[in-house]
Amino acid sequence: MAYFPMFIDIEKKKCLVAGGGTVALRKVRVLLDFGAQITVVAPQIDPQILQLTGNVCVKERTFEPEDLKECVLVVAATDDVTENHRIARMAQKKHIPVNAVDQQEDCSFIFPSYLKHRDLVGAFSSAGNSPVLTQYLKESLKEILTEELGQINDYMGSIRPVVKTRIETEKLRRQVYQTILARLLAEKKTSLLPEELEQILIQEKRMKE
Ligand SMILES: C[C@@]1(CC(=O)O)C2=NC(=C\c3[nH]c(c(CCC(=O)O)c3CC(=O)O)Cc3[nH]c(c(CC(=O)O)c3CCC(=O)O)/C=C3\N/C(=C\2)[C@@H](CCC(=O)O)[C@]3(C)CC(=O)O)/[C@H]1CCC(=O)O
Ligand SMILES: NC(=O)c1ccc[n+]([C@@H]2O[C@H](COP(=O)([O-])OP(=O)(O)OC[C@H]3O[C@@H](n4cnc5c(N)ncnc54)[C@H](O)[C@@H]3O)[C@@H](O)[C@H]2O)c1
Repeated sequence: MAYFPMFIDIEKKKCLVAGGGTVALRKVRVLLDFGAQITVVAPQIDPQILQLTGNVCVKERTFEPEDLKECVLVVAATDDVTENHRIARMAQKKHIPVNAVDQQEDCSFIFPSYLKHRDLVGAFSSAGNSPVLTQYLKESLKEILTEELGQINDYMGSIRPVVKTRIETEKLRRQVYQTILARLLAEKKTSLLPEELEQILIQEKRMKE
């Protein structure tokens, strides 16, 4: 069965990673990419995790149920299948989304293969059928989902307030956004000059009259 792609905001939110090995490191890197505040708890912690500063705090001991306090997301990445299962059960009882590595039956969510530039994210899931297939999809889309598109996305977000106040209907606003995007892509630019945007807004108003 396909998984529902729900995009959640984890910026500055507490996430727990139980386990401190190779797999934990991979998951920590992903969560960091989305600005999470991560606690790693494990008796043995990979030096590469210890080197991560800022949003990662480490506890060099085994998992304790109190580690789940105030967490919005949990990853059970120990090398002990029974312990991962126990952690997952506890998290699920508290209604906290949990991923248990390589134990899909214990996961309430799974990690996607993804491309990210700034706020623009493309994510793929095979429902666990084939991570190699989702990696192939990711590689294939690298030429389309570029850093420049991430910059364009930033720009489109920055002009939303002004477009919203200047253009009255949703239908016209959509047209404006389409015109701006088409122009940026055609001219290989990531933003318009204020006067160029102004010209588009005026033109759109005139067309309505
Ligand atoms: C996306 C990515 C993210 C990440 O890991 O962070 C990810 N797997 C990645 C790579 C990868 N994983 C594996 C291989 C070897 C080839 C192969 O086995 O197919 C490769 C490829 C490689 O290594 O190149 C082995 C593997 N993975 C799982 C099992 C368990 C099983 O099948 O029972 C086994 C077998 C272990 C064994 O047989 O011993 C299970 C899961 N792996 C998932 C995610 C979730 C489903 C995602 C989906 O829907 O596709 C899920 C369900 C759980 C989860 O969320 O972790 C990351 C790519 C990152 C990127 O984008 O580059
Ligand atoms: N390394 C890989 O690429 C890979 C690939 C596929 C599957 N796996 C599986 O994923 C799991 C984790 O792999 P890994 O390579 O990260 O293992 P690892 O041996 O590098 O790390 C295991 C970690 O779990 C910690 N741990 C053990 N008991 C704990 C507990 N009670 N509480 C908190 N932490 C605890 C250890 O201290 C250690 O940090 C294993 O079951 C492995 O079979 C690993």
